[in-house]
Formats: sequence, C-alpha cells, structure tokens
Amino acid sequence: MPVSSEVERPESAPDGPALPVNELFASLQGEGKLAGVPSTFVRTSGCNLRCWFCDSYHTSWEPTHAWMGVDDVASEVDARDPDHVVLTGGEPLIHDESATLLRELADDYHVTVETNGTVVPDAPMDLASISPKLSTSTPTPANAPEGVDVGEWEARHEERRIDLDPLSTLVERHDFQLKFVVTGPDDLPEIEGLLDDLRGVADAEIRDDDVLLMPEGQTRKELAATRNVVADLALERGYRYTPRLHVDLWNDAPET
Ligand SMILES: C[S@@+](CC[C@H](N)C(=O)[O-])C[C@H]1O[C@@H](n2cnc3c(N)ncnc32)[C@H](O)[C@@H]1O
Ligand SMILES: Nc1nc2[nH]cc(C(=O)O)c2c(=O)[nH]1
Ligand code: SF4
Ligand SMILES: [Mg+2]
Repeated sequence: MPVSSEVERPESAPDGPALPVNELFASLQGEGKLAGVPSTFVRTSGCNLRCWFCDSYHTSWEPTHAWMGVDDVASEVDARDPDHVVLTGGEPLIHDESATLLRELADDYHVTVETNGTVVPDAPMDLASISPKLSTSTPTPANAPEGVDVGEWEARHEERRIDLDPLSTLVERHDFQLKFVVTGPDDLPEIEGLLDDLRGVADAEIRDDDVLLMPEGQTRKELAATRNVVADLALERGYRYTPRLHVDLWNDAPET
C-alpha cells in the first residue's frame, strides 16, 4: 500500500519536519503491559483506517490538529520531563516525520508506539504496541458514528486493515504487544487465525503473554457491557486482559 498521510500539509506549517498534532498531554498509560505508568502522550492526526468505534474521532473521521515542528514536539515532551513517552494517533506511522521524532526521543525516553500495524517505519521504538484491526472494526452504514457518511471507507478499511508483511516486520524488529479490541466471543476465532498466520511467517516468537485482549468501549458505560465478557475470554484462552484504565478513571475526557 502506498503510504499517504491522508492529512494535507498547509502552507502555514512550520519549515522542516513537522507533524499534525491533535493533543499532547501527561497521563497514566491506560492500556497494555505498561498500564499505570506515568507517560507523556503525543497524538498525531490522520489515519489510513476508519474503525467505526474509534475513540479518537478527531484524528480519523474528522481530523483536527495544529502543525508542529518535530523539534517543538520534542521540546514540549522535554518540558514535561517524563520517563515514558507514548506516540499515538490517528495512525502515527503514516507520517514519515514520526520516524524523525522517534529518532529524536530514542536516547532520552522509553517510547511506546501505538499503531494499527499496517505501516513500518525505519525508526527506533522500545515497545511496538500493535493493535491489528478485526473485521468487527469495519465501518458500515449501520454502525457508523452519528452524522458520518461511510462512503468508500467500508471497502478501503476492509482492504487495508490486515497486512502480514508489516505485522511480521514489527514483531521481528521490536519488543511488542499485540493488543486486540474485542467486541465479543465471536472475535476469538479471527484473533487465533491471525496469530496462526503471523506465527507462520514471522521470524520471532509470539508468546500468548504478548497477546492482550482489550474490551471495546469508549465510555465507562460501554466498557461495563464488555469488560467481564473479555476478561473471561482471556482467562479461558490464556491471553492477557488489559483494562482501559483511563476510561475507568476519566471516562472519555480529552487529554486523558
Ligand atoms: C486511537 S488508536 C491510535 C493508534 C492506532 N491507530 C491503533 O489503532 O492502534 C489507540 C488505541 O485505542 C484502541 N481503541 C480505539 N477505539 C477503541 C474502542 N472503542 N475501544 C477499545 N479500544 C479502542 C486502538 O485499538 C488502539 O489500541
Ligand atoms: N491514558 C491513556 N492511555 C492510552 N494508551 C493508549 C492510548 C491511545 O489512545 O493510543 C491511550 C490514551 O488515549 N490514554
Ligand atoms: S486505526 Fe486507530 S486511529 Fe485509526 S480509526 Fe482505528 S482506532 Fe482510530
Ligand atoms: Mg486512547
């Protein structure tokens, strides 16, 4: 797939490498192996997919952002003096300049990259937090966010969401976690099929311990309906369960 940023760079963007930044904030890592760890988050705007449930609507369906020079992003991170940085989006890796930022941050911080696993940068990262998208993520006219015309995105999302090449490269090159958004028991055969395929092609061990099941839900109320079902599936199958601590703590507030 040709990598295009899906977000036009305006004339007014700063000179040199720059990124469309939706938000930059300090919080606790809410998901995955590092849940609970204080971290500074850099959220880029723009995505090559359109999950119907995307909890970052203003980076995917309706991208909003300010363009920031990569040096300025790094300075904002420095000012918060964290041990851990999380680069997320949108899909951060559709932007070539994310690789520039990752190289700038590499020596000073533990950096996690939250990615849908469809793009591989030539850049350092301490933890590739890969969230491959299942068929239950695909937008349709019936599940689309209110007021959104899904249009060509149903087919485009479906065509792009899984690509074994970047997935295997990411797990070969980096410490990783595979973090699946689970809507219910019917998602499990698809997760296991994908794990079989990936274990077949990747030259890296994928332990069940690297596989995390995360309940779908953008709000406390939505999570209340999915979390126990997903926890039981994790227990049954021997995968990890990951909470969404930030949703438990702050519901769907921005900058959390
Ligand atoms: C907004 S995405 C940005 C990074 C990248 N585009 C991705 O999808 O991995 C950050 C994380 O939130 C997860 N996520 C998004 N919407 C969610 C929802 N409604 N419920 C649970 N997890 C969700 C994604 O799967 C991903 O792990
Ligand atoms: N607290 C908190 N933890 C997170 N971990 C991954 C997030 C993301 O949106 O990528 C996220 C987020 O948005 N907030
Ligand atoms: S891949 Fe990530 S940012 Fe893109 S639509 Fe899905 S959850 Fe949102
Ligand atoms: Mg989030």
